[in-house]
Amino acid sequence: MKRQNYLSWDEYFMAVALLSAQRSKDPNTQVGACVANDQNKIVGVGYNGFPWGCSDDELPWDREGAYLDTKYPYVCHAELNAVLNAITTDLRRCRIYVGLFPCNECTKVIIQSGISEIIYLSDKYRETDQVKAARIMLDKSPNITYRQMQTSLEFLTVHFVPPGEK
Ligand SMILES: O=c1ccn([C@H]2C[C@H](O)[C@@H](COP(=O)(O)O)O2)c(=O)[nH]1
Ligand SMILES: [Zn+2]
Repeated sequence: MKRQNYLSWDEYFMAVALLSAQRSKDPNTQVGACVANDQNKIVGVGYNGFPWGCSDDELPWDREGAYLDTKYPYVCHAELNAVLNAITTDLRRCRIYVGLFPCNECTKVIIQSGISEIIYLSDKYRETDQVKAARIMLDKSPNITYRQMQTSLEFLTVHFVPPGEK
């Protein structure tokens, strides 16, 4: 008899997004994104981090202070990285799984890439103008939908040492 508690496609791709987020150096919010195509193949992943060559130790991770002394002007968002890292530029009929509802800038990138569905987990910034603008654009775009991930999973455990082999 087959295993019953295997991951759904949604859970699998969201777990890949969440695992990718673990690469982020952002001390406050780690975001990961995973793009899957209509054959359920992963075509791109990303997480929030500074651009190539910009040292994580030299640019600030602060949230407050003068704009140039915060992370905000420098950090590449997870969705941008997932789209730029994708193995193809034609992302029509693809879904993007992301741990956090996309901001307005990521939403523009997602729409322009042709991605047809956004699946997100947290909506913690829904009251911000960035996320409100994102929703305005998405609600006007005929070729893209979005939904919050539904799952009974609260967490997933990964064993680097298989149980019983320690
Ligand atoms: O669409 C988004 C929105 C935000 N992020 C990243 C950018 C930052 O590194 C964090 C947010 O930091 P806060 O301290 O919570 O303001 O999330 C993203 O990757 N995608
Ligand atoms: Zn963004």
